[in-house]
Amino acid sequence: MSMATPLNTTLQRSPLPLPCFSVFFSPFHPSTTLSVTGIRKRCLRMVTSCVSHSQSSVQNNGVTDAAVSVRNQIRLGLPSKGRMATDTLDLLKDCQLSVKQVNPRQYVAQIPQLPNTEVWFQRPKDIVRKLLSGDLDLGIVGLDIVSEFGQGNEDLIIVHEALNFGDCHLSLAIPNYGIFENINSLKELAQMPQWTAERPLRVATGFTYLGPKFMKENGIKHVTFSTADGALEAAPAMGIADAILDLVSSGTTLKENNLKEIEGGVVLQSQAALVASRRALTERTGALDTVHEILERLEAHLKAAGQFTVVANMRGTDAEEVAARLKTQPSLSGLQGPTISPVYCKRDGKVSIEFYAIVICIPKKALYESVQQLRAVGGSGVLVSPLTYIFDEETPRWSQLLSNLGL
Ligand SMILES: Nc1ncnc2c1ncn2[C@@H]1O[C@H](COP(=O)(O)OP(=O)(O)OP(=O)(O)O)[C@@H](O)[C@H]1O
Ligand SMILES: O=P(O)(O)OC[C@H]1O[C@H](OP(=O)(O)OP(=O)(O)O)[C@H](O)[C@@H]1O
Ligand SMILES: [Mg+2]
Repeated sequence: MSMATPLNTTLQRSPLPLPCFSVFFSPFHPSTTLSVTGIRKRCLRMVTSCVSHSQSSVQNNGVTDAAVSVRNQIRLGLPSKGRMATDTLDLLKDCQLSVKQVNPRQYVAQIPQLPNTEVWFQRPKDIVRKLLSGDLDLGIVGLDIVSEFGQGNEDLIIVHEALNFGDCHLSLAIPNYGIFENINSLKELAQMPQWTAERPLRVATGFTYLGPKFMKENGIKHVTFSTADGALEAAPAMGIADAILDLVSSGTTLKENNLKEIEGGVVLQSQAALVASRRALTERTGALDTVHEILERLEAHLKAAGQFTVVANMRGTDAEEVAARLKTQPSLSGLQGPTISPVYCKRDGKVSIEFYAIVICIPKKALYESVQQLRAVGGSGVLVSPLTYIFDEETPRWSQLLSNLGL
């Protein structure tokens, strides 16, 4: 089942946004495992214990009902480390929003192009937590982290769900040997006679919210979870777990550890996303304008990144005739149709029009095919250049955001 978050949707509020959840799990310790059936009862117990021992409880920055705190700067959270950090800065640079960070250990920085905005470098999960607590207004993180730590909170809004990096999916994987050799789907896994209330399927994961939720939604009863911070792929071979639920990109780590994905085992598709706090967008002065500018720059860059500009000369009697010839070829329509301009040549002292210059945008993937189609209709002198930005009249994501905010 794919749970890819659709464009600009608000995640559903969970009935149990649990502030103390992580206290429950510790690395691969059987006493800290959690059964899906027992989850609600134990969560309730934990909430109760958090309330009754509030003096000593650990706050996990849940949403508070207070009005947005008074500050003049808009705060944008960016990943401080890990594989998303460099790609995020590169993307912003490509949008002419370079981040000026004096040294890598400094956690606050500026974007000179956005003078009312402060950048705060944080770990991805803390970006989501701080969006919920009101300590950040905007952030760039993976959709996996938004789902895991946002837990369906309505205050989180996904402004742009596809920033084109950090592609991966969250997937259940099992060994490709032993009792799992002929198991290839979630259904087959669930039907294995081995899993009972006394001996449930043991899953190692860092996704302790999404994991139990996924199993419950798929009707898998006899399952427990344990957690660790990395190298989960080792858990089955070490005998600590039967399966793992972790991020997969190239699939190399699974393969190298003799694990395989199974049909129906994908929990969600993820890539980097621009996320905002609903309260910040509706209540903080300047936040909506800032998100509009960031969104426009991102859209213009990402749209252009997949396209080339192609300029070619075509012999013809007039612009309409050239256009009609171009339209016979499926890849030559451009974004809104070709631009065709006369080329004025001087021959025997007289100015005449024998050629027309055509300008079209074509998808990078279709480059060679398009050049062949151009030649087939009489194109010559084909010039191909990269496109930097495509600013549309208005981005569809902006109108969706406004309607999501009720504006
Ligand atoms: N193999 C991968 N390929 C592509 N993107 C990935 C991959 N693994 C993780 N991601 C994305 O990058 C984000 C950050 O992952 P990364 O492993 O860099 O940081 P982390 O797990 O928070 O840090 P650490 O692993 O050091 O604790 C993930 O939330 C996910 O969105
Ligand atoms: O499918 P692949 O391309 O092999 O990538 C998948 C691996 O990448 C992530 O780990 P990461 O490299 O972040 O290490 P970590 O476990 O220490 O977080 C993820 O947890 C997988 O282990
Ligand atoms: Mg990692």
